[in-house]
Amino acid sequence: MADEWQDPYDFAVEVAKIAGKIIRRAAEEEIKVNTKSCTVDLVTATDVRVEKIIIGAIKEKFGEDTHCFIGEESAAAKGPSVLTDKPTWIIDPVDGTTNFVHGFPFVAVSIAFAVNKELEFGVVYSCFEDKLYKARKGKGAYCDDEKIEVSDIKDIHKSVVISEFGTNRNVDVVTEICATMKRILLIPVHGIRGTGTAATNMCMVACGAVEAFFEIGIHCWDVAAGAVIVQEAGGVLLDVDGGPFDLMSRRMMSANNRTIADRVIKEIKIFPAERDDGK
Ligand SMILES: O=P([O-])([O-])O[C@@H]1[C@H](O)[C@H](O)[C@@H](O)[C@H](O)[C@H]1O
Ligand SMILES: [Mg+2]
Repeated sequence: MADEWQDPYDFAVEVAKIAGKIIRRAAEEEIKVNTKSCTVDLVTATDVRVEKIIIGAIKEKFGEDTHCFIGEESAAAKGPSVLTDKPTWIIDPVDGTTNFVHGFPFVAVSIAFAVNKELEFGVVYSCFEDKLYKARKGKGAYCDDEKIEVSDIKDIHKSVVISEFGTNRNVDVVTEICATMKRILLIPVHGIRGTGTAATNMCMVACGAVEAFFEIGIHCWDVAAGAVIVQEAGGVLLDVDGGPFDLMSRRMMSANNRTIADRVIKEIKIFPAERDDGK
């Protein structure tokens, strides 16, 4: 049987690179910033423009009605992001918008593709580093065409863990996040890091630079592409309670192996986050 999704995969790589070029150019001009859910949840004219360009290009290539789209910047207007069996593109045009606004050089274009509610491929373009991460289900993960693999560390004391503070400034939530970070630091681990983009953080797990990345409060478009990349690099993808990963739950644990994941999970205090699909 012909490889049905190779064409969309190749196209996603092409489009991600074009989008990244636009983002790099936009960073040199005046950045127009607005806010979304709260004063620290930022969006720029570039986020909106790049999403339109990506979706427009995909529609032009594959037809207006054959594919569905879940895009960060168009999601609010559409209501809950419900994943159906139809071929669906899940897009974060600028993952790391705060970084983009401040000139902190980690910003990624994240494009994933799901069919029958299963992720088929993911592409993450870290556009200031000019690094392209990609993976197709069952076919391995790559960074700039070089195969990548998670680290083989099993000893938590030799690990580096990524987590992020996100944009929730509810005092109880911030207190829980800080307490979780403190407990992980005191295991002790070698360090805690964060690039400010969930997509890039997952690629750091995939290429063995860190052992785990988890976050509560991320959205499906932040992690969909990274989810395929981590798994294809040999890593594990779970819920923050150790159960199966659910793309719409806004909870995600990715790690190089189950031993590391379980050890970090022990220290996570879970707080509620409204699901992306409104269920
Ligand atoms: O808003 P955005 O920059 O696309 O995405 C954010 C980044 O991925 C950040 O690392 C994560 O901590 C937030 O939870 C996300 O919302
Ligand atoms: Mg994002």
